[in-house]
Amino acid sequence: MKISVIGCGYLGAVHAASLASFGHQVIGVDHDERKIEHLSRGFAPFFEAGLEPLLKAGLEQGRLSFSTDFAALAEAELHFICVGTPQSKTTQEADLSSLLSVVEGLHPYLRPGTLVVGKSTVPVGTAAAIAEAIAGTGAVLAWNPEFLRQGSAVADSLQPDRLVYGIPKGIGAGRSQHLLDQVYAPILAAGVPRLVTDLATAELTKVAANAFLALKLSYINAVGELCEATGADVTELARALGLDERIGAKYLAAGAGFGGGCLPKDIRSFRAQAAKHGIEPLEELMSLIDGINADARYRIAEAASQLCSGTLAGKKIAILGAAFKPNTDDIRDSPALDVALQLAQQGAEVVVTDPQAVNQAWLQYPQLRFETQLDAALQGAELVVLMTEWQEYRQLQPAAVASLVARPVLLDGRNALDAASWRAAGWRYRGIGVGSADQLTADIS
Ligand SMILES: NC(=O)C1=CN([C@@H]2O[C@H](COP(=O)(O)OP(=O)(O)OC[C@H]3O[C@@H](n4cnc5c(N)ncnc54)[C@H](O)[C@@H]3O)[C@@H](O)[C@H]2O)C=CC1
Ligand SMILES: O=C(O)[C@H]1O[C@H](OP(=O)(O)OP(=O)(O)OC[C@H]2O[C@@H](n3ccc(=O)[nH]c3=O)[C@H](O)[C@@H]2O)[C@H](O)[C@@H](O)[C@@H]1O
Repeated sequence: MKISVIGCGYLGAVHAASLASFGHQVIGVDHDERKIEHLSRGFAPFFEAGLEPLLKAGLEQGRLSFSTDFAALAEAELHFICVGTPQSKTTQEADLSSLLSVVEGLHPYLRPGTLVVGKSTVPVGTAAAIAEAIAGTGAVLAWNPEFLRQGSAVADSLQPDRLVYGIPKGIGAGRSQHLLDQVYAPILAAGVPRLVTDLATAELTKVAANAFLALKLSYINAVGELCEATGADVTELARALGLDERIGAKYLAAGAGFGGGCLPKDIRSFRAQAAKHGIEPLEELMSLIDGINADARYRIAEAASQLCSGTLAGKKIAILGAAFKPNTDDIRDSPALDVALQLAQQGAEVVVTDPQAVNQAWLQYPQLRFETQLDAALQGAELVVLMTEWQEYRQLQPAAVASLVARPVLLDGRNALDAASWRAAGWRYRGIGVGSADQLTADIS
């Protein structure tokens, strides 16, 4: 099938390459020339494991191409829209300007039989409005939200947990479903569940899923605060909770909380949608989740201050991690950089390092100091704060790190390291949501 993918960012680039691997003829379109230039040469414009081989295979087999020109998608019978829907700069709502401009740009290429499929995350009602806007062309709209995670985007895209098709009832519904089934034939053949809903349900399924993950994370962080105050251990508690199949073990890692280009903006958009429709309990719940998440970052900054005898001024602090989570170079709403800024604003001499995200982070936060080399960042540190649990940080040898720092004091913002072995090597170790007499009086002089 001839398919276009409009918007080749973290979602669209992976989606385009995955569709090409299914045997479709795919054209990726984006207005960002640098991105298209990279993608056209088989290079991922961002760090995502497994994407480059998929891109290169698609390009070599002649199934994948990229362009900045909408005219290049004229031949496609199906268009996926994957542009960003970030939080508005002035409100909690999603900014739909890119989406609407793409719909306008697509208009001349729409004809009877064309299927337009939204993948971007949108407020409920957006799809119905777009369906109406394109109805005159004879093209039909469906909404097919995406659930992939950055860092495992290729695997999530090729083997998703489920497919959701939002398809309006009426003329063309059967054909829309049939076309989407053709697009995803290899996934369906593998037995992945496919749910067909109306447009509103598909839109809401996506944001409700992200909000549920955010809820779980803020819940465990709020419980972690009580653990810390009472001498309990949130990591042991989470392990015990997770063994209950009704709860499940995932998204229960307490610590710095959630960041990224999706969860934070989606709970805010969900909050705005609830407010618009007068659903106060949902509005309040989203507000609470957001507040707990902000507190999680603040609590780390506070713990850092305690570990530096209550004053951060002039203290050399090494922050391990800049990306919002491991295995990505994405720094959108990164807890690591938020904490780094808080510490720097209180006078600390902060040095941030990350295996992949230093360049992006430096461009956005020129006021912070960055080191690409871990050893250089650790050199002379009076406090080490782990903020993004990259595998290479998980594997650090406490004794080797101790030989670089000025004082062996570690704040593990992700509860990712083995406290016992760090303590055994002479480190003062502090986790998050893990109370103990040692930690409650963890000041150093
Ligand atoms: N990042 C992720 O893991 C996932 C993202 N989503 C949703 O997918 C959407 C896209 O997210 P990301 O890929 O993270 O954003 P992104 O910012 O990485 O990518 C968006 C792309 O759209 C392009 N674009 C914007 N306006 C355009 C226009 N008028 N014409 C052509 N290209 C245009 C941008 O240049 C950019 O490359 C959002 O709604 C997000 O919530 C959904 C699931 C996963
Ligand atoms: O809509 C989206 O874009 C995507 O948003 C999230 O994916 P992603 O933002 O890539 O990252 P996650 O792996 O969900 O992690 C989000 C944040 O939660 C944090 N987290 C995650 C798990 C955990 O136990 N503890 C925790 O603090 C991570 O560090 C990260 O900052 C969802 O997991 C995807 O299903 C969804 O498609």
